Amino acid sequence: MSTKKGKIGVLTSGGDAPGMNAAIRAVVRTGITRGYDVYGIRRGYNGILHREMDLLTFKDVSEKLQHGGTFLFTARSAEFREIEGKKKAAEICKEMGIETLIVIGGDGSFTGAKNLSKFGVNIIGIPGTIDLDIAYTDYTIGFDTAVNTAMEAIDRLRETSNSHERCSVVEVMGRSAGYIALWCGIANGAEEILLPEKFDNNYDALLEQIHKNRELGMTHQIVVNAEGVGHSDELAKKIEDATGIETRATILGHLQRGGSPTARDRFYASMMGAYAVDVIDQGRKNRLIGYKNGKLYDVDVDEAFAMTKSIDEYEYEIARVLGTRE
Ligand SMILES: Nc1ncnc2c1ncn2[C@@H]1O[C@H](COP(=O)(O)OP(=O)(O)OP(=O)(O)O)[C@@H](O)[C@H]1O
Ligand SMILES: O=P(O)(O)OC[C@H]1O[C@](O)(CO)[C@@H](O)[C@@H]1O
Ligand SMILES: [Mg+2]
Repeated sequence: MSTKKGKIGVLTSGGDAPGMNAAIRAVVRTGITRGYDVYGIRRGYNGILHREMDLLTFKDVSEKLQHGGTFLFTARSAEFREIEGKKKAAEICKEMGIETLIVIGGDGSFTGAKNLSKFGVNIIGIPGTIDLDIAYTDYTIGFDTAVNTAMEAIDRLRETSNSHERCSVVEVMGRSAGYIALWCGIANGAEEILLPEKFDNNYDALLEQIHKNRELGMTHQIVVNAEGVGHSDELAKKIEDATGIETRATILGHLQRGGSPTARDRFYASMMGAYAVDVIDQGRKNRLIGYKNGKLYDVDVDEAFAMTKSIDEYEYEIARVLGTRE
């Protein structure tokens, strides 16, 4: 059954992020309220290619808001990366009558969406990634929950580290983005932070600083290491060998992606989901939804891709000022 305003498809793609469910719920409920049929597509872009989609009702999205993960499932689709995959996806969207596709995902998912738009599918992107690595927006769904999860874990590590007078290397997620590491660096008062965007592989300087800190009376130290720098076990061994300080490595891994979303993630995911539908309703095409300077906004997908973002120099400097001893 189709209403006069047409069909919207919604999918989640890339790594799951807490708050994705809240965004889907908002898309469905706002979509229905504004007069659209909303189809939930399962398993990211694979779900288009395999026609895995169902019409969603108000009731279908009950009891989802408070849960992490994504009830639509997610995937990293190799087939969709190929031109043929995108062509096929566009044909299926047309055949199913899906005029607009709402993609909730990260930078990779948005690259896919941008490319799909060139085949005539109207795409709207909602930033959903714990990595916070999308240039046009200050906020991405899931980052707040993930960074709070990592922060709590590091607080716990600090207690055991302190009791044993050890050094702790803790690896947080971010293969090419250091935002979780930067935020934990400041929020946990880490003595050292290693970010993929910044670390110059000068291990000698790092080891010297750790040694100096101990001489200055620091009984324990936390080194927050981003996944993109990695090799945490090796680093722990290097520290122990070079400084004599007993050192342990902890890789927080995928536990940072799970968990009930924070109020902030629920709130902005809900607002972005609703806003995405209203952008469609107002006839704007191929837009990405963002949050900047305290406001929701939407930007043309090609314009958004021309923007770049890097670690804020001042935040990075202060993280180091606050963590380093004399
Ligand atoms: N260049 C591309 N062309 C077409 N599709 C792409 C491209 N890059 C990524 N995608 C699609 O988007 C999916 C998700 O991308 P990716 O694995 O980079 O995650 P993401 O969306 O950046 O999320 P996160 O980084 O939070 O895990 C890919 O598996 C692929 O299907
Ligand atoms: O779940 P996967 O495929 O191991 O991906 C891990 C990657 O996904 C992210 O968690 C983002 O979703 C990155 O920080 C990390 O590098
Ligand atoms: Mg990404």
